[in-house]
Amino acid sequence: MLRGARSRFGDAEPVERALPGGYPLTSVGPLDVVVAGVGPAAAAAATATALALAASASPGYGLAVSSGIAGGFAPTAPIGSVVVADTIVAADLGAQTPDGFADVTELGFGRVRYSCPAADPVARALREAGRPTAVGTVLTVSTVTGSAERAAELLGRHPGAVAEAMEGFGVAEAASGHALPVLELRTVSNAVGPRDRGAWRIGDALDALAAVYAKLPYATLVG
Ligand SMILES: O=C(O)c1cccc(C(=O)CC[C@H]2O[C@@H](n3cnc4c(=O)[nH]cnc43)[C@H](O)[C@@H]2O)c1
Repeated sequence: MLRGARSRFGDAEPVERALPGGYPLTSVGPLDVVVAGVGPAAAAAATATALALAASASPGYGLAVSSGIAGGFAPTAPIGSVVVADTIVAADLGAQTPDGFADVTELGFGRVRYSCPAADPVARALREAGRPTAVGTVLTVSTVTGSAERAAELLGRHPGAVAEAMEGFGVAEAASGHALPVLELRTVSNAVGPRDRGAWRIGDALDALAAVYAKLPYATLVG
């Protein structure tokens, strides 16, 4: 989560504490980083906890960001690149029907999509800093894609998808409950497609993510 940009990074040491429920939270400059775990439910629970605790704080949060590593759809988002969501979509929240997958919005009882108003300034800043950055839909899935067929099915339903991960929609749901804008910002550790665990570059992607956070336009994002 991002607070007002008047809280500069400066030389401030990170401050760590545990939220109710045991979620570790590290505050550094304008950033509060909550480690939420894997999957949309864990992400929603941790984010909702942090937002509820900060509800009466000043400055309050201005933006919730789902961050981590992601699978990138080729050729748009190769390993090592950055993906910024302009839209977060819950890609497997729905039902299988005789006519194929129907999401919960089509079924008439929920939403599966959030827009990310901060996507453009973030992508611009990262590109200006020399980081290959793809902007588009980031899918939230509960199962990592492991076949070319599943990757093609997802792209068929979401032609604007640049990546998949497992937490964005959970963060978006929690942020929405607090009327807070959401962003999803990740670095690509693997290609979405046939399972090839040996090809994942998790360490490199996490190093790239740390470098990305040094280049964000904080003042533009939270004023
Ligand atoms: O399958 C394995 O052996 C394995 C080993 C380490 C980590 C995993 C994960 O599934 C990590 C999921 C974690 O990372 C994000 N992520 C990264 N790439 C993808 C992807 O292609 N599809 C979905 N999620 C991905 C995700 O957001 C989780 O936080 C597996």
